[in-house]
Amino acid sequence: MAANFSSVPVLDYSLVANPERRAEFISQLQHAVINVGFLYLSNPPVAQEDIQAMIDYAPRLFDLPQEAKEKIRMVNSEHFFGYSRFGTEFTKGKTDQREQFDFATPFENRWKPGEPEYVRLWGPAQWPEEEVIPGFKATMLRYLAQVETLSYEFIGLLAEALGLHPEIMKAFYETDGPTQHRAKVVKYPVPTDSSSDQGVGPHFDGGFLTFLLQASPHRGLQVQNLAGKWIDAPPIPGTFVVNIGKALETVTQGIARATSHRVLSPAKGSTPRYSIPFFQNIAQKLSIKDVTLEFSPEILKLKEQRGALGAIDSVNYAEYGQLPTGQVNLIGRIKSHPDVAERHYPDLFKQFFPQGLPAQGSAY
Ligand SMILES: O=C(O)CCC(=O)C(=O)O
Ligand SMILES: [Fe+2]
Repeated sequence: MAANFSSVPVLDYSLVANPERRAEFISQLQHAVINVGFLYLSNPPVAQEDIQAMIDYAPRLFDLPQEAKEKIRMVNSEHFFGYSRFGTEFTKGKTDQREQFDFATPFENRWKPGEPEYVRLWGPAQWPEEEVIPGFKATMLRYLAQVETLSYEFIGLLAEALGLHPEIMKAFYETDGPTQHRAKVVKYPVPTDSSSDQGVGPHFDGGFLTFLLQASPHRGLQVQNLAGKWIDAPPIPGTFVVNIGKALETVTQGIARATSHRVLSPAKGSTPRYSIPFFQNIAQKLSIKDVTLEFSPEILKLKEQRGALGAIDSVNYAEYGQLPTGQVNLIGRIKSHPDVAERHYPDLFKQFFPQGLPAQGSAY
């Protein structure tokens, strides 16, 4: 019998600091991670005023003059950071109906000739000029630093929930410097009569954990259960949505579940939806097949009881089994942003797009 789900569980982070209820949190986490792959986290340890400031900044960022946005367009960046105009990103070969900025935690480019190309993926983000949106960069960096700390704490709790030593996941982070994490600010406009409602098509996230701030009250995010049914994950104020990426699924031998999800555009006559996802990365040069985690028979049994994953409507990251994680990420970026790939990674671009740029992918 597959353990299926019809809603996404809500976990209260304040239980972690409560000695009488911590075990309850760990047990709820175990269920969420194995059977759902998604959860809401209430009372996260991120300053409420910074969360609110990010929510307030999101529409202002998109309302900047087009010229200010295009100054930092993604095609300028070999690291795939910056502004993507509406309709220039692809999921499963179909255009996503969203506009977005890709930012990241601070990082200095460390690629040198002779090193693998994927090392170039990490480097400085592009930020809008201070005069056009005062305080935004400092606020977002403060926000990202807190979510990054949470992401490391959370991965320790998750290890514990799977019966592992809480420090064991450190093996997956950079040993010779920081790991860079990516974050986006996304706008889903109301579709016009003729446009599709694919805000973003069905996909898995790539890395370890995603921490998503739903920055407006719109529904639209949906997650796919084991039977293939789409379950709503509407915004709950004061929470993050946390989900498991393909890298974490792979290192846990499928015990932690990466769950396919998508976003439907806001309803006609509504207003734009905004969201701010943070993607926790792992070391670029690591190949997941080279690190083995040992799970207890009890935990392996919980995976068995869940049942097989059903037919899932999503792009996949099967390469995690073989390639260095940096290479897997680079391939993902190339498929999503072919115009950036054409400029900065011409050989890989030709490999994935032998016919040249897809029609809507040109110019940005
Ligand atoms: O906007 C959202 O709510 C989710 C976005 C998402 O899944 C992604 O960008 O990976
Ligand atoms: Fe996602």
